[in-house]
Amino acid sequence: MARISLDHLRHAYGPKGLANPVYALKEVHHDFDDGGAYALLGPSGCGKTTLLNIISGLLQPSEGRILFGETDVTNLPTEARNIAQVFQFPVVYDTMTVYDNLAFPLRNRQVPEAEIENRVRGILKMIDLESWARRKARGLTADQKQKISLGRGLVRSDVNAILFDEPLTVIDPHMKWVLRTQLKQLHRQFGFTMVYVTHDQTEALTFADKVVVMYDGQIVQIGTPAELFDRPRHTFVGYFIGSPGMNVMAAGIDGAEAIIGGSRVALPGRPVIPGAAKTELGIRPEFLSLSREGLPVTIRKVEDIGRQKIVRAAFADQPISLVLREDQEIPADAKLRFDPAAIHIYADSWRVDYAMTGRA
Ligand SMILES: Nc1ncnc2c1ncn2[C@@H]1O[C@H](COP(=O)(O)OP(=O)(O)OP(=O)(O)O)[C@@H](O)[C@H]1O
Repeated sequence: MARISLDHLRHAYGPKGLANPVYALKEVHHDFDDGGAYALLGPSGCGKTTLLNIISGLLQPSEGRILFGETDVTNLPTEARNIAQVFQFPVVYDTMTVYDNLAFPLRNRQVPEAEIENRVRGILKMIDLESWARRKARGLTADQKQKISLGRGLVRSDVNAILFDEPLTVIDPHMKWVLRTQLKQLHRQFGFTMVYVTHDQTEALTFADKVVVMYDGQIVQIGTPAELFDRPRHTFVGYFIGSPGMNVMAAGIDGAEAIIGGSRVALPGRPVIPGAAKTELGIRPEFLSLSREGLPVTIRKVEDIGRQKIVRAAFADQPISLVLREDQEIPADAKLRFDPAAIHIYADSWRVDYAMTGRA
């Protein structure tokens, strides 16, 4: 296993040397720790596959370097990078048995048969295909074939990293949950460095120790699920993580207050705003409440979702959502309250500190 260093990577598709290249991947400069489980999460077109393909060697970055441990692998082809890959759609050898498909990467490396048997049996159990071991892969469903692809990605223990590109797309919902949980267990057991591309928030949050949120060709935050929820570094992270996502409202800043429409909202300190930036206030729906005292708000709709209810409202002509406990009363002439400790201020979409409290 290896640490993966992304050293000032940028990538533009199309011919090299254009005067104004369009970067699918803007500056990416981060380390993925040895043995970490990372999910690359973001909407379609944000650059996840581009980054994964640079890591695997399918794509040469226009600029920057990629290192596995101390070794610069930027110019090495995929075969020389010692990685395992699992793609969105199954890649299996139809004429081979399920067992032989799984044994293939090990036989290629002359691993002794006894060890192969041991590893393949373990994987067959994990993917629930033990009874199919001696059958040809040809007759299997797409779902079962994908499980073989997944198993083949996991069968070697000596790879630098395992890369997954939306591997559970063709798997049925229940099995998705089972496989995700098993991947996590396997990660705990063997400590593989894993990079997992998905646009599914639940998949990313359950699989990864660290979620790498990408937006518009950039990594906007790398964090644990809790960090992404509690302290979104970028408005996109606030909006993308959580359901409903964070409320983001255009706001003026006056000392330790935010001005939204005609209302003033107390902040926990004075935000440090660099230059003439566009300022916004972000607060998760869980930290807004309704009371008899507070700021004017218009309630539009209340959705009951079991133990909680989602209130859709308008505040200073901007739509907002609140998440309330099921038993929380909504007063007749409800007013809006903010939990000041949960307010984030953003300047040009990036979270800023408060000068007085020193919050980072
Ligand atoms: N071969 C290519 N040639 C030109 N542009 C490309 C190519 N592949 C991707 N792009 C562009 O690069 C940007 C990033 O694409 P990429 O596939 O990396 O995003 P993604 O986050 O993986 O999206 P998806 O989830 O849809 O696969 C997009 O604007 C896409 O149109």
